[in-house]
Amino acid sequence: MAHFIFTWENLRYSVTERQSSIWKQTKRKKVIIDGVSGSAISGCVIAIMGVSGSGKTSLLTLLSGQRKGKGVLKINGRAISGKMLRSNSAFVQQKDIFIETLTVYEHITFMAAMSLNQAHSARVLVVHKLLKDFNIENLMYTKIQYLSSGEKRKLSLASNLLSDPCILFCDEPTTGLDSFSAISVVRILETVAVSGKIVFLTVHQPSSQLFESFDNIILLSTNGKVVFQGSPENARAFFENQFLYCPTAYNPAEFYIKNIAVKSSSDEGRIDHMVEVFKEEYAVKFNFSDIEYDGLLLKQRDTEKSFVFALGWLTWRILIDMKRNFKQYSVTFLLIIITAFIIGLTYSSISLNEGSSVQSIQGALLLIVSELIFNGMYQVIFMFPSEVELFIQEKNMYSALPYFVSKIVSLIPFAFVHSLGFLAAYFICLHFLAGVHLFTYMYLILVGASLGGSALGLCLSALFPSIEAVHLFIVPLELLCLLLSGLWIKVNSLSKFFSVVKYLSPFYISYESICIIYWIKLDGVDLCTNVRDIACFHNGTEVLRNYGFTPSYDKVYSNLIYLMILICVYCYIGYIGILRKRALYHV
Ligand SMILES: Nc1ncnc2c1ncn2[C@@H]1O[C@H](COP(=O)(O)OP(=O)(O)OP(=O)(O)O)[C@@H](O)[C@H]1O
Repeated sequence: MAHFIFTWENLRYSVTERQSSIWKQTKRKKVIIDGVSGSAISGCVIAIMGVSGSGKTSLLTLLSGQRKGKGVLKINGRAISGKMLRSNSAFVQQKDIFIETLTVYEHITFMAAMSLNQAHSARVLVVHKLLKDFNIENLMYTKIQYLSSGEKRKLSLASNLLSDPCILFCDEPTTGLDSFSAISVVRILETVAVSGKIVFLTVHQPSSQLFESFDNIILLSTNGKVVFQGSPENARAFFENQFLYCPTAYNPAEFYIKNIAVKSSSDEGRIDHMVEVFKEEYAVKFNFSDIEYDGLLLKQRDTEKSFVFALGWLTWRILIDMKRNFKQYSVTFLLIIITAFIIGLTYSSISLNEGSSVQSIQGALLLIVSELIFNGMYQVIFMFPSEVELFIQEKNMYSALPYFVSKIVSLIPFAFVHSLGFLAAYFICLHFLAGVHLFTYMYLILVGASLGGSALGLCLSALFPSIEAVHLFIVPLELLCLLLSGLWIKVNSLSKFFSVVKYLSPFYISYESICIIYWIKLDGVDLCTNVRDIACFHNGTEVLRNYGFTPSYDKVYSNLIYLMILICVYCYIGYIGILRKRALYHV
């Protein structure tokens, strides 16, 4: 087993905070980690402790190369880049994000496929060994949603160890667990360390038993400085040297953390003094010549899989999730049908025999288009943000393109099924809709409209930082789209600006197309009743011209082509958006 030493020198991390009053804005530099140095040797578990807000997570992210700060990270005395470190380590986040409908075995099989460059049979062996090592073999066929917090934590650790990292970073792996589960998780981490790895973890007030089990602790003061690093026994000696005696039967972790928390300005001087004493007297200097560390080969890991391989596995995972969520999708479909019947029954008395019915028919046609666009759009806006979290967590496994393509592919069946259900209900209720030809054309247009809505939803969710921000933007956007759909106002008669804006959403194009398909066939139908105050139309072409639409099939074809281009543009913007989210993300 190769020994190795991980050192960090003078790590610093600060952020610039903006403070603004009504009149001016001032910038303030906030130091979060202040000149932290230390070392760790393979085989040990190092716990980072400190009061809440002392910078434990920040230090962990700096040590793991997940966040960029100042300072140098070294393995075996040689500086290592953040990218190289990320390739040779794993970061287990505090929050376990899974696709909860998957079973433990399905999840870990997916992770193994994405993390290992081995044949399927070899991967199966690795998966079984890990499940056994983590004592979760009996949960293989249990869905993740039914696992306890401790079991989820174990699964998360097991998944992160698949790639055989030499350093494991765990952010608060024991938080939210009872003391028994916390100890069992730490025991597992000890086993991992003993196999020749370094395990870093952040921890909030561990029990005495847990505290004594750590090989090494790092105590962080409130101002982001290291007050102590070393074994729990040395910590006692260090604090006693400062005349701080931990009473018997008192949790030492609690005692140390309490004594390094800044509560008043007098504490600051006392703690700074402890930091200096630690630096001068206690800081362990490793003699690299004493340790044989040449055996460690750092991997220039090719973490990302090929497009086709990743697309296949991502689609497999989505399909399983869709299958397990079948009930939920059925309810959504049922609600769509009920909505269609409610609208359809409202318009059921309308018949195509007079001018006054034109407005009602136009209303019914706009409702079907807008319902399907909104349905596609909201379906994505509600689901996508939580899925993006998982996509970001798995950032080292696959590139953004296969993820995005698998997501789009998974939306296509919904567009077909929802449009079919809605249109069928409409045809059952409405007397003025009839014929296979009309049904087929309308169906194609509605599938396009629904896909347009989904693509717009993807684009908005990827561009905005949160669902709340999307909602703020979407209200005026919906209003503008509906206003320029062509029903309420003759858009061609408006200024040039609006003639362009109407083409930025799928509403106008889909609505115009569906109206052309409906009215163009009715050229022989005279809707003119010569009744005063009721519009007089001698044929469908006149109706179309009245709404500013072009009465030709060519227009429908060009609209459909344009709709496809618009969908591609939305998807492209959405793709850039998720790339940006992934790049900006910090643990
Ligand atoms: N991007 C940022 N902008 C401003 N302040 C930040 C930023 N990131 C971290 N901080 C601040 O830095 C300090 C340390 O945060 P960090 O999350 O590392 O602490 P922690 O010890 O892990 O806290 P906890 O135990 O509560 O999780 C906190 O005061 C936090 O508010």
